[in-house]
Amino acid sequence: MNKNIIQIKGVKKSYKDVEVLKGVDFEVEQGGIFALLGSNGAGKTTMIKIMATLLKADAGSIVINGFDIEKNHGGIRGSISLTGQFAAIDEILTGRENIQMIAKLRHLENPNAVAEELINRFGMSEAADRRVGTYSGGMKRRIDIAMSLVGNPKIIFLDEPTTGLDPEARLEVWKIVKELSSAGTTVFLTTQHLEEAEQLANKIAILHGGKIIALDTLERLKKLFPPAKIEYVEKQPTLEEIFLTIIGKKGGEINGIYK
Ligand SMILES: Nc1ncnc2c1ncn2[C@@H]1O[C@H](COP(=O)(O)OP(=O)(O)OP(=O)(O)O)[C@@H](O)[C@H]1O
Repeated sequence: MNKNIIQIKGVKKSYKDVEVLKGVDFEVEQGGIFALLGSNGAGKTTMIKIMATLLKADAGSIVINGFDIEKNHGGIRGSISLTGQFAAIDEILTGRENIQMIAKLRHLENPNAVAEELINRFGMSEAADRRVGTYSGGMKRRIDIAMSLVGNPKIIFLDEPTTGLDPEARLEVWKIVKELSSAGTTVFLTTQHLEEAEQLANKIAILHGGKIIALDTLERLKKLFPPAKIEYVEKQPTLEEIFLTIIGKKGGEINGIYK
């Protein structure tokens, strides 16, 4: 079994008198894709911000990549990167310049080479020298994820990575996430989309009422529910069926008018 790269115990957080996290416990294995599921306002972003050292928990213990958050903020910051719901990209710069900027901020030796490597890895050579303002939503998310890989963090936090993307761009992000995990990066993502967790995650945690109420593989979570039962429902005709009936290719009848 892989070691647990994230260990969270008894984490609590309130905003004024609203208690959002009421004792959150979970562990994340190194190298996998872990999905934190929860409805709007469940506290997913709060949990990510706490782990990323952007917000302080009121109680609990947090150990990431062997560093205790109370004793070594810097160690945790050097091990992670965070990509938020709203891409932190400078739209006036090109994709390449955005990556170079992050490499400079992280004091890497050769920002140009770092950018070149990531642009190739993400298949963005054609768009790299265009302003990000001209990119589609999917391309922006792609460059955003590329930026978060500058400096090779061990863990990447993706907060609702496909929110606001069209289905094609969503598939593209899913592919990138799978590739990251195959290359050994631990991916921690939050999502409201069950399908997203189903597609990507090897461990799924459900945050509800301020606590983790379930944490398991998809297969085992499915077993918690009764076996699927067959239900008979009145079916409305699809547009295709209506169309085929009207043009006489199907012997159906709609409201007794068309045969
Ligand atoms: N700075 C803040 N001050 C007061 N309340 C806050 C603050 N940040 C978040 N909250 C509240 O805490 C709760 C949890 O918010 P959070 O953003 O962590 O949820 P979430 O699960 O990420 O939701 P979403 O899926 O909508 O992003 C919400 O009710 C939110 O309104």
